[in-house]
Amino acid sequence: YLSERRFRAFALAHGCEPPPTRPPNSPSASTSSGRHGLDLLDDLIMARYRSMGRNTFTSTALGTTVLSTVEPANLQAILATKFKDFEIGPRRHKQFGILLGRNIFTSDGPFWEHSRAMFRPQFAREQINDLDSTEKATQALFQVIPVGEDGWTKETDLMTLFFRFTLDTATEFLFGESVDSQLAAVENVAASGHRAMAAEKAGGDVGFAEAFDIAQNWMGLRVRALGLYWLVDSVKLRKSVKLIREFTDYYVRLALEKKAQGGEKEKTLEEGERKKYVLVDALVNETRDSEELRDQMLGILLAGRDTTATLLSWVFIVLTKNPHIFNKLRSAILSDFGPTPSPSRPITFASLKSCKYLQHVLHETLRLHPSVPLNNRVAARDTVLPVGGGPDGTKPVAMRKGEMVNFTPYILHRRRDLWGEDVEEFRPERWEGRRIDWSFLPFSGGPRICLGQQYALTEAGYLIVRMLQRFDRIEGVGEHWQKKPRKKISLTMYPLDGVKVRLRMAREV
Ligand code: HEM
Repeated sequence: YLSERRFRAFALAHGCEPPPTRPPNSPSASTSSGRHGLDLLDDLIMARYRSMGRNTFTSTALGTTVLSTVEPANLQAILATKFKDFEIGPRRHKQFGILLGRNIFTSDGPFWEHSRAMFRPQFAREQINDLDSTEKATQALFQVIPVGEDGWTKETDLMTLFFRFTLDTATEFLFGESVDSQLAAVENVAASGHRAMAAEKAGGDVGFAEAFDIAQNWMGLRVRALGLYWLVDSVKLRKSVKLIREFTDYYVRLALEKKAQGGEKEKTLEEGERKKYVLVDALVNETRDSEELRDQMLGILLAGRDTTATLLSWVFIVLTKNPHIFNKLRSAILSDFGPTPSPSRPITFASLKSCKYLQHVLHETLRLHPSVPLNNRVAARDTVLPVGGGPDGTKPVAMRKGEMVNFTPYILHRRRDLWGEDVEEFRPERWEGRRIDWSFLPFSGGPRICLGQQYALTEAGYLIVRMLQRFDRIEGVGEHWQKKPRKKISLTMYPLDGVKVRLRMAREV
């Protein structure tokens, strides 16, 4: 009673009024939407916002009140101006802890601050992507989609290839060695050192790539199980986690040994060769705690791999569905980079950034198909959000300590009043002269903004340039291309039917 009285006085003092409350629906509605052929985002969450006619409202599920908002001013408060009033909360750590332990992605407070300070200098480097490794992974991707005599590739699911591509580049960046999942999947390549080790550790049946996929699927299920995450467990998950950890420990040990011996002797570089950047080698200068190093590296791998593969998958869905955008983008790429890789027009962080139409396509894809479509925070103390309360939604809203706020970039990015009447249309041109503000949040914002944003945009941009240099036509295969793409929401949002296409080799190549 006393705490309720205190909270009311707090709300009154800040001029707060409650937002409207949505009538409860079945708690299983969200989790069973897929089974009923419904789209969680379009048919449930978007429909809720529409039926309320408001951008902020509360609802109650299983006795817990949750605030939902897609107001840019509220998101700015949650993520930036009132950053200290909100936290990730302990649940994420518990859901992911089985695989990731404690790391930047799952922690709050001093441990998060320490992690962020440790990573910031690493990710601040403009040239963080080792584009030689990205080219190597690109070549591997081309190798698995050979071109026939008619100049076309066979039917290929690009999404599968993009997931392998991002795993290969991420492991090379983290450990200094790629797991070579692209080639291994098709060629049964002779196991190189690390693959052999991983397979041996796992009893010979799965390698790191497979184990990581297995563990990640289970993580998605644990997130969807909310507070009942602890029920989602299996021998297969534990076995995969064991392999992933042993594999990562191996590289951490190598880096620590190198450091203990006073650092590796600088390798003499061939002409034109760039120095290779390896994250674990840089991190041992910050901490020597091997468990922390392992958990932090796995956190980065989890945060960065699917998100980037998902972005690439949606870009190619959009390009397949819109041949005029494919052609316009290809012309922009050929004009900036030429038809084949050339030292006079290199693909770099800076040259990718200045290819405006490419950047617009990436932004427009992230607007309509954000890799992370849903997010939330928990109030760390009684606090106030600037808008959403009262009869017309203009009054501040008070939140109690411990209350959850859900925000949905997917819905925010489709608000007609913020983006215009053509909000549902994929139109890269809308980005000409448009400044990025709080109505666009694919990478989140504020002190916890995605650390890998530039890394991801460079990597995705690089592969798009190389794909469009090599292929001049793309055709969807299968009847689902006639319909709206179905989505699957796990840790990220990806196209449920994959990206099944055929590509035509460009004449210029
Ligand atoms: C298109 C690709 C990507 C998208 C859309 C994306 C999106 C996001 C989002 C929305 C968050 C905030 C999560 C939250 O609020 O809890 C985040 C955090 C993070 N991302 Fe990314 N990400 C991408 C790629 C990457 C890559 C490639 C890396 C690393 C190589 C990375 C590393 C991280 C890390 C470490 C965090 C946690 C930051 C913190 O809590 O301080 N991300 N990302």
